[in-house]
Amino acid sequence: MKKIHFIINPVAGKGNNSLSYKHLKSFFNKEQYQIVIKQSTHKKHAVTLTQDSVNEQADVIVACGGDGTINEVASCIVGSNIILGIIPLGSGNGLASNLKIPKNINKALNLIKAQNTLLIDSGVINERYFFSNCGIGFDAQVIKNYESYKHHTLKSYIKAYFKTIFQKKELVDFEIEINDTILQVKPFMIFTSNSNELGYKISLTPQASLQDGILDIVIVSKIGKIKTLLVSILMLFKKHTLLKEVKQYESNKLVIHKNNKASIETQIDGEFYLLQNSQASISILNKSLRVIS
Ligand SMILES: Nc1ncnc2c1ncn2[C@@H]1O[C@H](COP(=O)(O)OP(=O)(O)OP(=O)(O)O)[C@@H](O)[C@H]1O
Repeated sequence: MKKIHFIINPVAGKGNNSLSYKHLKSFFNKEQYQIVIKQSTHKKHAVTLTQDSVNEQADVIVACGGDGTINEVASCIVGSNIILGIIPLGSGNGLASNLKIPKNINKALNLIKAQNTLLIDSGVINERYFFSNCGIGFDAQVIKNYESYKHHTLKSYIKAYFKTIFQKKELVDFEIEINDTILQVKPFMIFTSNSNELGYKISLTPQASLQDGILDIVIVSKIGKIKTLLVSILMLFKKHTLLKEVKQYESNKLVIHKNNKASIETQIDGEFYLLQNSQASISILNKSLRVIS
């Protein structure tokens, strides 16, 4: 008997997400599968629900939501034999898109039934995991503004993006250790990615692979409003590296020190998170998460 637990974020994406036992029964017969459905009722609730499912010896835990929900579920099963399933119900769905998981629920359920799996890498930033990407600077501020809106849609991302451009924020000096080199920068953004997609088919690291044990890093040095718009437009055509302020690196580790010793504002898989110290150590665990794709 295979135990499949579905953890649903009802507010991800357009919201009102649900799955019924009746619907799931048409995919998973009761002779072969034991199905459990759980719904998160608040932020980070998927973590406790997943921890319970781990204790209940689930074989497959399906994150039904966006990158934030996947992060909460996957963080509990990295390095275990439990398989991650994904039903992309989020707004951006960056990781699901990289894994070519269809947004159509029935097609995604068929994939879960077929259970072809892939071992993917997991990123680590201090005490937290990430599976898509994490960032410091502009992207973290966009996410902070985005989370302040009631509705989480592409329109809210665009609103948050313009709000961030026009927000006055002093850039701070950072020291970044990467590939035995120390960079002294006043960065506009330090973006580290495991996946080749941010969401909505947009990418800063189109060459990234989920399985290569390598982090794809984009460091953008200080730029003004016009260049911010230019980077964004070039990014839509995957040409952002044409700007001299945009530098790309590949490494399995980087250490970031904030010179003013203050805590570091980050985004981790599209969720705002405050690192409580002035240093961020980012690394990768090669092929540490088994996921259905
Ligand atoms: N019942 C709930 N009420 C409020 N927030 C919730 C609830 N359940 C989960 N959350 C939170 O919703 C947030 C957003 O989830 P998620 O990232 O999956 O969706 P999304 O932002 O629409 O998608 P994406 O990240 O792909 O753009 C997460 O921080 C999660 O903790």
